[in-house]
Amino acid sequence: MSSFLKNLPSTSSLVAAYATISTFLMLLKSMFDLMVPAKARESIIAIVQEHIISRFFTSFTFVIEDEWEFGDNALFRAAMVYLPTKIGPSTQTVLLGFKEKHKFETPPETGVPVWGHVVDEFENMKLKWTLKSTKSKNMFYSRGRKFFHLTCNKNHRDKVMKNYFPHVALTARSILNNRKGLRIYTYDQNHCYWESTAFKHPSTFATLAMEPGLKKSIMEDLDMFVNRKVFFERVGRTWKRGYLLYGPPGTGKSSLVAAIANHVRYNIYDLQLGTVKSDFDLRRLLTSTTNQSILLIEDIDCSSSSKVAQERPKDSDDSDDDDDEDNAKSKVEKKSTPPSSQGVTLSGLLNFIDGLWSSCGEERIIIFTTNFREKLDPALRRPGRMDVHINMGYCTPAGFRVLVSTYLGIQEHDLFGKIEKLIQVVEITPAEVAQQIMKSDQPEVALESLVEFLSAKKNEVDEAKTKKELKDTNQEEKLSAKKNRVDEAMTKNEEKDTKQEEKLSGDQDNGQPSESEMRSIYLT
Ligand SMILES: Nc1ncnc2c1ncn2[C@@H]1O[C@H](COP(=O)(O)OP(=O)(O)OP(=O)(O)O)[C@@H](O)[C@H]1O
Repeated sequence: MSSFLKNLPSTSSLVAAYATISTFLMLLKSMFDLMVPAKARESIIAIVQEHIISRFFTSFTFVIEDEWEFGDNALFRAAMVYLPTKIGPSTQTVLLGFKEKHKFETPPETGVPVWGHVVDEFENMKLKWTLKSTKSKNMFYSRGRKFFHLTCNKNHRDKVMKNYFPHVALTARSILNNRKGLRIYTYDQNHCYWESTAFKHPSTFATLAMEPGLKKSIMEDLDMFVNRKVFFERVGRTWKRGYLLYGPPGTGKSSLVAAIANHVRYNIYDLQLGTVKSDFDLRRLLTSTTNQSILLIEDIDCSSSSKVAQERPKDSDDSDDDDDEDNAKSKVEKKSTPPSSQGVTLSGLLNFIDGLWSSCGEERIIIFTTNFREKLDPALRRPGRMDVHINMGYCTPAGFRVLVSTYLGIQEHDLFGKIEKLIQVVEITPAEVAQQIMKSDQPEVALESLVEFLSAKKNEVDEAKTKKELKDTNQEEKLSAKKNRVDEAMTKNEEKDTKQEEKLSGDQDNGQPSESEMRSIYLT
């Protein structure tokens, strides 16, 4: 050992050797740069890299960023879902968390932390995933970017592309499909991303107060849509469906949206158009929504979204004309308004509904709700733009029966007949019915309360009707009295004229000038 140490070169001779070698290499590089033309240099470097340097490196790295072509990268998202299932004893760091209403007796859920590694094995390949992150350079995009490095043996590169990535995507999809809970997303405009929370709305088609025929046809429409992937591909249409729900407040538009989500098991993206700064932002955030989802735009006629709902001038042609008009108008608006305050334009929204951007995804449902369908721009209302228009009207006897069955658990009662008669003549929303029958657990008390409410409403309606009739009668009487007075006056005038005529003819007979003659004489 000591002889080995003795034979080792001294530190000073090592430093001297290092300096000589590096000077020599630098000299070599400068000569190479000077003597070899740039193009030839690139080719030589490529050959050296491929045939010499790569022999020493056996690994290959795939980079999977969280964004792809202005939208979310579905492969990144699939990896985020898939990798937690691969966390094992070899994993050194793990991300932990609780979802809302997590049962604390069960362990927290796990995820991959930034800079954490997860090793997976697939078809005899070893695959090492690392989640990385960069800090945001953009002051408006404060989240920074995340991306995965997937490292494998370079000989497995093709196999990973062909077999492993589809495996990750399909596994992630089946995990998501089997997840019990749905999620509702709202757009966080400050951080430019969709924030999600568990969606646990209990509304289903069974609990919806609606005409049974309408309910059945909506459910059939949804089922057909969900199972028609091949059809949409064959006919060359985007696999999406648009619903316009309209009706007075409290008729169940939001409840129907929840029932649709629960029926098809799609997450909801709840978009407040007022929070979107421009069409560009709209495009960006819509392309970052996932497939198998519902895009919900509630009260499209209201608040800041009214700009979208009624973008056309009032006197414009109401006919269902082309989008060119919308585009032209939006261009004019854009010129006169600073970009940041433009908000979403009708053409921006229409472009999404049936234009280029809508074809970025598939299996999408778009739902607009409004209390005032007539306020919407004709371009939004026109047939074909939103595939299905659903009128959520006032409560009907059938709807009432659904509500009592859900709220009170009864199918029959002596008061049903009376209530159903009242419901046919009084406009009452399902929300109002629900409010009354929720007042007590005892059906008798709850139904009595509803009868009272309905009777009071009917009295109000009857009173208003009587007042109107009275007003109408008074007006009629006034009109006929006025007419009589006019008739009387006319008769009197006629009588006067006749008398004057008689007098005139008498005077003329007497050789005296008439009154008009007198006047004309005076005037001249
Ligand atoms: N058709 C319905 N079937 C069952 N419940 C209903 C129905 N309509 C209203 N309700 C009840 O009334 C409440 C309010 O209804 P919902 O929010 O769905 O009405 P809406 O038409 O969306 O009202 P708004 O236009 O004010 O948003 C719901 O929580 C639900 O309990």
